Amino acid sequence: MTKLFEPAQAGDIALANRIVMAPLTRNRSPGAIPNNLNAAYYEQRASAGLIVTEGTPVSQQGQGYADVPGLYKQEAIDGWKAVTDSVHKAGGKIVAQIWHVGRISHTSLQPHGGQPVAPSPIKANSKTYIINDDGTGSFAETSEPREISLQEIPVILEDYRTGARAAIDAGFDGVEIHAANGYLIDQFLKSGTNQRTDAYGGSIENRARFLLEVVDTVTKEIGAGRTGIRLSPVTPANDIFEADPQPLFDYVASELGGRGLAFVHVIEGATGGPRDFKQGDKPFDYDALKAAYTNAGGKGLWIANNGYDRDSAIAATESGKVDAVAFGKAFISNPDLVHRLKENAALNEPNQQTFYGGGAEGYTDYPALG
Ligand SMILES: C=C(C(=O)O)c1ccccc1
Repeated sequence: MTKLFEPAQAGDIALANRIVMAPLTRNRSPGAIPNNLNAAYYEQRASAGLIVTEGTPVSQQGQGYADVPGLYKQEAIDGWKAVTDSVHKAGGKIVAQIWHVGRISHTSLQPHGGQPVAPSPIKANSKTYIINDDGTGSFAETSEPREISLQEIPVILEDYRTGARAAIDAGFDGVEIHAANGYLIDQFLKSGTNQRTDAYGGSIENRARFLLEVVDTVTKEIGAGRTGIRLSPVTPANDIFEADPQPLFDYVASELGGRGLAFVHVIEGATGGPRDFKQGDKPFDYDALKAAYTNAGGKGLWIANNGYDRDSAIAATESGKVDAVAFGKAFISNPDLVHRLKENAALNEPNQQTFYGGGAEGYTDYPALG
């Protein structure tokens, strides 16, 4: 059998195949509460070897977009329980992507209308999605952030711990720590957003400190075998920049290697953009990144993402370069993507007009093959 369609083990989580549904923000959970439409959407895609949910904030402070589902209200945990029950009844596996947006937020979404928080008070040249007073949704510039104090870091770590616990209580098979795409953890990692002069800024070790403290907090709470992480070494998403990503991420990978994680999920290139995108003066070496991880004892499933198609996914898994491949947009418009890839069948094209916000149209109405 082609390796892409073979089972795999990601820590404590057994996958029926190596086709992963990548996290996809869809803005269809008003009030940050998952609903029955969300349950139907994820159930339709349960044949994925593993579903990673859309980004799910661990606190209101970590909420950066309107109508994304959270994990910090009991009503949300109850809503997620319906999702995980539906996916499990359909034979699927699903982890929650636990998320704190840092500076990629808007005062209207923050507790008491306050400023978003970040490692350093540097405003992003980015936009977010808010609900206006008249109830309409629109994109707005992200607000000016304030710097997180040293005293606040343990509070945010506690939010990750309670979020990870809530995910398990909601029936998820585990969590993926969102450390990618210019959000809070990525903001600590990268030189363009972290100009701190304390133990969380400056050297590579200091800039990676917060990431590793989140990993250690989550794995202590729910177990390393149910914990994965998503990284994006060179993406420019959300105005994030790192002048020299290779040594930074090789260090992160080597530190993760000794922590027994279930999986490492890597966005190759620019998120949703060119795979050969680079920051700094050299192309990023993803094989070196994986070697840094495995040389340090890393045995978690290595999931690659961004711009893969059937042929490149088969080639990458057959060669052993990666263990599994995550698909994003293809899962939006093909609930039965695994079947279509197995049969080499035609794929539905997604309608970008209905990616964010709205209801069933462009969400649960894409047809599966007969
Ligand atoms: C969670 C997201 C990410 O990781 O980029 C996201 C957020 C809003 C729109 C698209 C994607």
